[in-house]
Amino acid sequence: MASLFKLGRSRTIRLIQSFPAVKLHLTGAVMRATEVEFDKAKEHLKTLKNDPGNDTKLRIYALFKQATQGSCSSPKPGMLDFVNKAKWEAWNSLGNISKEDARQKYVDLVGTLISSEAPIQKEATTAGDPKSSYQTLQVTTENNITTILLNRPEKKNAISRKMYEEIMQALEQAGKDDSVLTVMTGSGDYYCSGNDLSNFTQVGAEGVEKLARDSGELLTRYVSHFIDFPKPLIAVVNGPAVGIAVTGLGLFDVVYATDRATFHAPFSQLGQSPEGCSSYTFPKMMGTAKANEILLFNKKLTAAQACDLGLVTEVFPDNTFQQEVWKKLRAYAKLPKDSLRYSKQLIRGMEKEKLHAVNAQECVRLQERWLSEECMNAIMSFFQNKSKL
Ligand SMILES: CCCCC/C=C/CC(=O)SCCNC(=O)CCNC(=O)[C@H](O)C(C)(C)COP(=O)(O)OP(=O)(O)OC[C@H]1O[C@@H](n2cnc3c(N)ncnc32)[C@H](O)[C@@H]1OP(=O)(O)O
Repeated sequence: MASLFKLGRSRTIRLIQSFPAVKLHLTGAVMRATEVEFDKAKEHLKTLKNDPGNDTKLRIYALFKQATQGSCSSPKPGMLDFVNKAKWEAWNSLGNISKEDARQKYVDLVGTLISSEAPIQKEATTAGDPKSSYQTLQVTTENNITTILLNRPEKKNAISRKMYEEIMQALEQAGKDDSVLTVMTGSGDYYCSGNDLSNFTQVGAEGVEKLARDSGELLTRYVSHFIDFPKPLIAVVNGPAVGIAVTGLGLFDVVYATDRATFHAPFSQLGQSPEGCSSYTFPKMMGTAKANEILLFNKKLTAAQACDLGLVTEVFPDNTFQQEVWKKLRAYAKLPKDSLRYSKQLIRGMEKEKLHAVNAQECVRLQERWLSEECMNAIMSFFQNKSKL
């Protein structure tokens, strides 16, 4: 049951059952708020960033009615008129408290809500915050959006082992935090140049087989985090994307791209094979023949081509990209959080098992590929500066 109801004349708030109620302890009304303070509180209420929960919203509604109209004297709405019944009960529960007392309680309640938001914002920048301890990412939460910024611009945001681990950690946190949307984007001119090829050059004493096994295990876990991510996940593709940064897009819910972005999955050129579940998501999304051009024959797509094939949701001119995309996202982030989460889970849920099976199969094949001469030669060529994409 989610519906809209009016609070006073100007404010519309949503009644959403699943938001946790904020418990407030009102102080006894010794002082009497003036009408000016009451009007100010009404204005302050509009600046609240976080949903205070249904109980609090009903309390605010009731105090407003009592302060402006006095005790409730209207008839009780019918059983099935859930919203108006809840409002009536909240107002009626105030009994005969005076308009002045109700005004003071309203001012106190709004004041508590406003001041309870200030420390939360401050905490987000303190050193103890896990979000500030990433080495390869910058993770922030603002306007109900958690943004995971890939932050190795000097390496075109290539994904090192540390970065795989940090992205998984950031996804786990974003999945649990209060944000409505999670966004992944890149810093600098690239979205991401894919796997950091030096991941394959750090061979330990136990040899290349162990390195391939560890890499397979890491990749399986990494891709699983996208398959299982519980809320809407959006890619803001700010520049070229390569390899796993392209294939993984099939596991995002929406992909926005600048018209400067390109999409390149050069697996056969690197002696490798597809990952990120793309051997399943790409043919499903665009048809087998189109997927083959990308995954077998290294076809690099423009943003417009990727959009025509369904890999990208919408393309924006580079000079207005950030402005247009963030405006859209801020509006989406005002939608009811749980409704979005459950809808995403319905859309993706049926496929989850299949996607995990595809992921496992792709990683087994890759472990074999990484040990192949084809792959080793390609990586050596890159580091000897003989080959770039
Ligand atoms: C744990 C294992 C999991 C494995 C998962 C498998 C995934 C598969 C893939 O992702 S395949 C794709 C791999 N990516 C590439 O092959 C890209 C390689 N990079 C390039 O071809 C070029 O760098 C470029 C086209 C992306 C950009 O070229 P440009 O000339 O514009 O810039 P530079 O080459 O000078 O790059 C700047 C510095 O960044 C380093 N770098 C860029 N990408 C990577 C990368 N993927 N791996 C390692 N290093 C990368 C580049 O070497 C430069 O470094 P330097 O300044 O120290 O020389």
